Amino acid sequence: MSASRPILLTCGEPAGIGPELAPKALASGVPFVFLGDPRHLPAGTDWVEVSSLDEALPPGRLAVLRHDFPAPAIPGQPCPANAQAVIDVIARAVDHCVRGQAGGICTLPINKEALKRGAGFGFPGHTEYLAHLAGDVPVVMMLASTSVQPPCRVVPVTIHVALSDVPGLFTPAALEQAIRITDAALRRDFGLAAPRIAVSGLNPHAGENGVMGHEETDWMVALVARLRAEGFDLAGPLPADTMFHPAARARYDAALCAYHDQALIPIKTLDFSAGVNVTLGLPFVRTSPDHGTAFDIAGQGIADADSVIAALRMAHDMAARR
Ligand SMILES: NC(=O)C1=CN([C@@H]2O[C@H](COP(=O)(O)OP(=O)(O)OC[C@H]3O[C@@H](n4cnc5c(N)ncnc54)[C@H](O)[C@@H]3O)[C@@H](O)[C@H]2O)C=CC1
Ligand SMILES: NCC(=O)COP(=O)(O)O
Repeated sequence: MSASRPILLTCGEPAGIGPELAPKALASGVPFVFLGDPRHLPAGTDWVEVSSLDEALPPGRLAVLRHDFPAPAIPGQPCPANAQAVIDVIARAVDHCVRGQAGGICTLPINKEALKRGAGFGFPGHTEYLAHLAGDVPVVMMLASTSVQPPCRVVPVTIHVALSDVPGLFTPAALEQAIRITDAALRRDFGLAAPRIAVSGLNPHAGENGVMGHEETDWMVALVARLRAEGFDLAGPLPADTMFHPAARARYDAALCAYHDQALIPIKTLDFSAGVNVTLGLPFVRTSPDHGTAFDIAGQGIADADSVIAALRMAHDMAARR
């Protein structure tokens, strides 16, 4: 895998904003190929079909590796007949990566509900599906923004699960695995020689010594101490509500949080328009814009492309480092 290979931009849900973001993403300057159905692109898109990822990319035009879908795309109205093709495009992109034909994958957003209802999709999102396609490897989801300073990088240790399930899933093993994967990825993919990781508590005020919850005193303090003795640069468990202001962010390179909203609310508030979702631990590069399918504005041509542009650039940079 290398940056000299194009990044594959998977189409995602064609009834969402993905198709209109693909031509806008040319502004990234990153060599990429759109994998999807060109009939779903906005009218007037200047695209050209490529039959393989070895072909030279046409400067300034959208290169398309064709994947025909059974139905047209109606903005805002996902078609159940298209659901399986959305899933197949992701699997096809992985196959191209595994064969060394693509530098990595940047995924346009899928609608989880549409895929579950239309094709019985058995995964909560790309992250878990890609981990499965890679051989059920352990992965973590990181959202990263480098357009805010200090940078904001967050990892939810539990991902797409009900809040009531979090205390049972946020275990010592899960946190340790997330720390190890994040540390390794910050070194390999982000070029940080000595990554600093901050760990949030699960409870308000990180439990305040056991008076507002017990997970911190039961096992988190000991786990952090053990891994610190092993050489990891760790801080925590820290109160999550005071981890994200600029002076706090200057003290770490990534924040590991117990659950989805603890991690994603700060980054989407700080930088909704250009945050990037990146899957750490995969044998191939995968990034994504941080937003979803935005059915409420799909087809209007007003979707902001900053996040997909940042995601393509990050995929390109990661591929170059591998
Ligand atoms: N990587 C992925 O495939 C992701 C998929 N999703 C999925 O997307 C679907 C919709 O999720 P929501 O929570 O509604 O979040 P969303 O990000 O689709 O929309 C939230 C709000 O932000 C606006 N918005 C989103 N992206 C925008 C853009 N590029 N430019 C301008 N405005 C934008 C939308 O119009 C909406 O008002 C769900 O099925 C969710 O699971 C959500 C996040 C990531
Ligand atoms: N909330 C983030 C999100 O839904 C991204 O999911 P994924 O499809 O990248 O796993």
